[in-house]
Amino acid sequence: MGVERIQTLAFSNQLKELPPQFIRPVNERPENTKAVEGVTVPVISLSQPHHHLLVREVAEAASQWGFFLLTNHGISPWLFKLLQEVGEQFFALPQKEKEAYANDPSNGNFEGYGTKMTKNLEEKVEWVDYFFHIMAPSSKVNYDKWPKNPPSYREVTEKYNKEMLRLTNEVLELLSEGLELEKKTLKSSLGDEKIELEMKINMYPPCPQPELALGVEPHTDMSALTLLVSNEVSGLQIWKDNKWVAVDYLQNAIFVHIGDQLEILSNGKYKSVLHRSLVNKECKRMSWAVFVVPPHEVVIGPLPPLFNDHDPPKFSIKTYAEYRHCKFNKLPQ
Ligand SMILES: O=C(O)CCC(=O)C(=O)O
Ligand SMILES: [Fe+2]
Repeated sequence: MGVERIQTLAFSNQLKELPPQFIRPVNERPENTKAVEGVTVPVISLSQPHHHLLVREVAEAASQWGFFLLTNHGISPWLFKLLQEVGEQFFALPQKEKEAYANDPSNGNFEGYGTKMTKNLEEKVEWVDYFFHIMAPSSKVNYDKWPKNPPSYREVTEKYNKEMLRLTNEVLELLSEGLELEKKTLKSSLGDEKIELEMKINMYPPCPQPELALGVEPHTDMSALTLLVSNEVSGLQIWKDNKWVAVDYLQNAIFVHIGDQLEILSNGKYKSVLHRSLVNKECKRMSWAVFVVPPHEVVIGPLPPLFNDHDPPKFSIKTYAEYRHCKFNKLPQ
């Protein structure tokens, strides 16, 4: 049997009520866990002329928030527009055409078109469909898994991939310097040129009762970094000082999340940010998350300069494959 897609459900006979599998327990519902007012997330401009100030801003945001918005990063607004267009065009294809890309997460491979399924009745379903594929390195790319329609999907996404590689280098250098490490340290600890970039397009259709549902439930990303852009609809919230903080849409800004692998390498000096996304009654929200991850065989643990007798290692050492296995299966790390 096929998977029930959120997009199909959302548009079937003008759904008025949220089906029970999407209704969150009372203590998780957005209506009972509202974001605080008046708190704004850090915005960092890459055109800051004083390098040492830029390093400090990045390091402070990464350690206090695990999150920041990046502006003046050199990516053309046109490229964001094209990326958005090809993603929207894919999701607007007839359902049958999209199903040809249906993924099979049961073997640990998420590439393709997907909707998360639940393992038991208590577990709730997220109000989101996605498309996931590897973008880099080229040796790991399987173009058969990429949308062939619209035909420009590949060209646009390859352009975006180049920009993401450039920005990954730049941000990892700043983050290394912020830990008083040599510039190349974090990148080389993550596999250097073997670092992988994964694209996940999240598609959140309008939801009849958004106050009871979640688009993506609270989680930290298992990546090292996540570089995300969205359409003009806000919805992302991050956890800071025991409260949810809403991240307002900022045109052409890139949302940078510190993920688990950087928290481990930095021995907890940088924080992997807990975040969730909300959905919307009238508007469709889409986001494009690029996960920067080490290849499976790379061993990740706190970097030796960052622990000592007084400040011992806070995390165990394991390969990224092992880490991933534990996280997927909710096993202790
Ligand atoms: O859509 C968003 O803003 C967040 C998505 C997200 O957290 C994820 O895909 O890991
Ligand atoms: Fe995430």
